[in-house]
Amino acid sequence: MTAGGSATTPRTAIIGAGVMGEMLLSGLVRAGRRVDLLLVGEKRPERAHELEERYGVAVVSNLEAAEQADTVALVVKPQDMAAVLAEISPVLRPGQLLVSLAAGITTAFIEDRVPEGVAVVRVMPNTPALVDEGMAAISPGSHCDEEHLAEAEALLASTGRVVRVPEKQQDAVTAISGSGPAYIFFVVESMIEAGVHLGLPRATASELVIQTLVGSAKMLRETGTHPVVLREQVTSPGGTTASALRELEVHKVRAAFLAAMEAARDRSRELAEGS
Ligand SMILES: NC(=O)C1=CN([C@@H]2O[C@H](COP(=O)(O)OP(=O)(O)OC[C@H]3O[C@@H](n4cnc5c(N)ncnc54)[C@H](OP(=O)(O)O)[C@@H]3O)[C@@H](O)[C@H]2O)C=CC1
Ligand SMILES: O=C(O)[C@@H]1CCC=N1
Repeated sequence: MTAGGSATTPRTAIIGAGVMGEMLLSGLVRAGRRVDLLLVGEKRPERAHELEERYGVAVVSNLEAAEQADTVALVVKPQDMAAVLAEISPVLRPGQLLVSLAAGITTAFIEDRVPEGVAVVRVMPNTPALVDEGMAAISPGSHCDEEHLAEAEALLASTGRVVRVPEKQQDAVTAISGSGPAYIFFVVESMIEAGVHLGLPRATASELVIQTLVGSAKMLRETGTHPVVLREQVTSPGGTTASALRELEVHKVRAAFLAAMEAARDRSRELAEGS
């Protein structure tokens, strides 16, 4: 698979060093990747300086990054993807691997804009990768072999879990785990506000809600018990939880979650069309 570097020293470039680009960079550094084999493509000089200072990584032009690397991670916004591909396409070579983290952008969209034989993997990561608890789903494009897929998997495994999914599931994945942290933070924020409304000091409410979230997540992960069973364990007959859950049903929270995730799935589909 080695294209730009020697057979023993494959290089990885990250183009687009915002929230998720830095997530990938910092994860690779924490996982022990050699910094001299990493490159970042970044156009803003002050951001380039910041990344050089923070990680000791070489920040270069997009063209240099694409030319020198064997694997190029594309971490720009979906709306910027066509422009970046037009810029780097002249220096891309068959056998190189492009790993796109952009919501909605299909492997076909990328393959149509790069030389024949460039391998493409589509990834949907999420922000808990910043604390090595990420959830990423990866899907191969049409010129992608097992070695390419394994390399994409290794990139994302540096910051959490990775699953392989058929590409047709990626818009739903985006709606569930890609955007998912935002829904959880929204619930946390709402519960903290409710605690304050009930008279708790904000710091107390925050501590109670965050530890409840962490503990509940740990129960789900460690017991493997279905969430319905865990919910029933909390719900005493005629008790406080039953009263609260009834209100959530009256306010159609379950239906709201379904509608919200359908909206996210539909938006992911639209992003592929450039809107
Ligand atoms: N945030 C999230 O939770 C998730 C995001 N994603 C996907 O990750 C991608 C990046 O998102 P995110 O990190 O949040 O967005 P950011 O806006 O934080 O990062 C995008 C970065 O790309 C840079 N950029 C834009 N154009 C170019 C270019 N031509 N060359 C080099 N760099 C460029 C931007 O620079 P500048 O600011 O100077 O314009 C910015 O630093 C998106 O496609 C998104 O769909 C996927 C899953 C989760
Ligand atoms: O909101 C977005 O479009 C990106 C993709 C998934 C999470 N954030």
